[in-house]
Amino acid sequence: MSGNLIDGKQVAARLRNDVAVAVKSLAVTPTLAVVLVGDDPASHVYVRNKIKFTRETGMNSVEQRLPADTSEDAVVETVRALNADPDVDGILVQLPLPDHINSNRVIAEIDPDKDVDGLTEVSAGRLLLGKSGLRPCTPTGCVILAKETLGDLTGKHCVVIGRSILVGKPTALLFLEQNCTVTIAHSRTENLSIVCRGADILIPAVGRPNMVKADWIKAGACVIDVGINRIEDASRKSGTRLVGDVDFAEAEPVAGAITPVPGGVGPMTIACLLRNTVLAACARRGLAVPDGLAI
Ligand SMILES: Nc1nc(=O)c2c([nH]1)NC[C@@H]1CN(c3ccc(C(=O)N[C@@H](CCC(=O)O)C(=O)O)cc3)C=[N+]21
Ligand SMILES: [Mg+2]
Repeated sequence: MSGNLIDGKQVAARLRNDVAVAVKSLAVTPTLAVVLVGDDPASHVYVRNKIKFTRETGMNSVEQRLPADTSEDAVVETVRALNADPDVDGILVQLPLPDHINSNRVIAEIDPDKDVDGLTEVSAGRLLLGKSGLRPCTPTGCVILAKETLGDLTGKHCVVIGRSILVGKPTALLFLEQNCTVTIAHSRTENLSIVCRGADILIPAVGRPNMVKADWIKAGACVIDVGINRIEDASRKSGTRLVGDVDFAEAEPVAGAITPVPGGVGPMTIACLLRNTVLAACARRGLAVPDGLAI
């Protein structure tokens, strides 16, 4: 690995270890429930990893696997049962849900105190208002990686590309909370490459392979690539490979620090989910948050 790579796999492993130490120190064992509807192969891989790491960090994992033709009402009932179960601390409904299910309605059913994805309206409101609450996992992972690389982020210009509800908007708010000067750029931004070139911290979260070129990046900038795009690659046995939103080969020599894909933000998302499960367990059960989980 070259010197300017941000090793998300390693930082995530360390965070999972911090979570495991925190779990041991608690009087209770936190429980994460995962709801998976249908048989999307990628979703099954993610869910398997989440369950594996939940157990590895000493927590309980509960799985609700439902067939692809499950009705929306039945998924809502599943969420309600998990809300009502006092042993369940965190609920994650794996997205995307099958087309016939309105994910907004399902997510709205999740008890905000168990909303380890930080996706409910209440969680979003708490973030916007600066109140304590569960923060979305991928944006939290981006903050941890940026702080790992740069230390205190006060005064840094952070440019987020993308304004999605899942990543772009909450990422901007979390970096604002770190005293950054934040710009949200998007598909309608004029002079996008010039805006990006002003960034000390550049966070593409668009879902467009190789969009960010070398001349979009200020020399020495910290680049945190949220994009996870599967593209065709005939040289691989699988016929595909994962790339980010950044043209990595071009960008790497210019950036001061850059996350690879895979091995960057992805593993942090799962580690932050585990961290949120501990935070949810502590808040629900009136326990002090163990040291080592602060950002
Ligand atoms: N309710 C919900 N919450 C989510 O957070 C959520 C979701 N639904 N649905 C799907 C997306 C996607 N997602 C990823 C998590 C980890 C990796 C990850 O660890 N990726 C590895 C590579 C994995 C591979 O090789 O496929 C990496 O980037 O190194 C990727 C993607 C969470 N998501
Ligand atoms: Mg998330």
